[in-house]
Amino acid sequence: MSEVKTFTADEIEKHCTRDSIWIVVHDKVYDVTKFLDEHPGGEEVILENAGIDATEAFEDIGHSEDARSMLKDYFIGDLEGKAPTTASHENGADAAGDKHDHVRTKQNK
Ligand code: HEM
Repeated sequence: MSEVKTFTADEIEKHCTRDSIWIVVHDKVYDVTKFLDEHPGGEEVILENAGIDATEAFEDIGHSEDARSMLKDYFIGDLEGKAPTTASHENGADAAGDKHDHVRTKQNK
């Protein structure tokens, strides 16, 4: 039987810096620290979602099947309990109603 680790929001929220980046997508926890440089959508959006539940942001941009299957390479465990939010981020004060407008970074020149 495979043992899947579980992580609580408190623990996940600590991994919100370049040194260690965890992201939650659909109640699964991913360590994307090494993926930062490789993300085709740029590192900024990953950093913005570091330590929180990025499900909505991830789905909003309509990632491909390829992108979805890449997730498993970074899987480290399941979310236990409530999802981490920006509420505990120091810069999260204005994030409550923010629906990630800033991720729409497609070049429309
Ligand atoms: C954590 C796991 C993630 C993986 C494995 C991943 C993977 C990818 C891949 C492979 C692409 C290339 C296009 C595609 O195949 O769909 C992409 C593009 C992109 N991703 Fe992610 N991504 C992740 C998280 C995120 C998050 C949290 C955001 C936040 C909004 C994000 C925003 C974007 C954007 C804006 C693009 C560029 C779309 C474009 O320019 O057309 N990604 N990502």
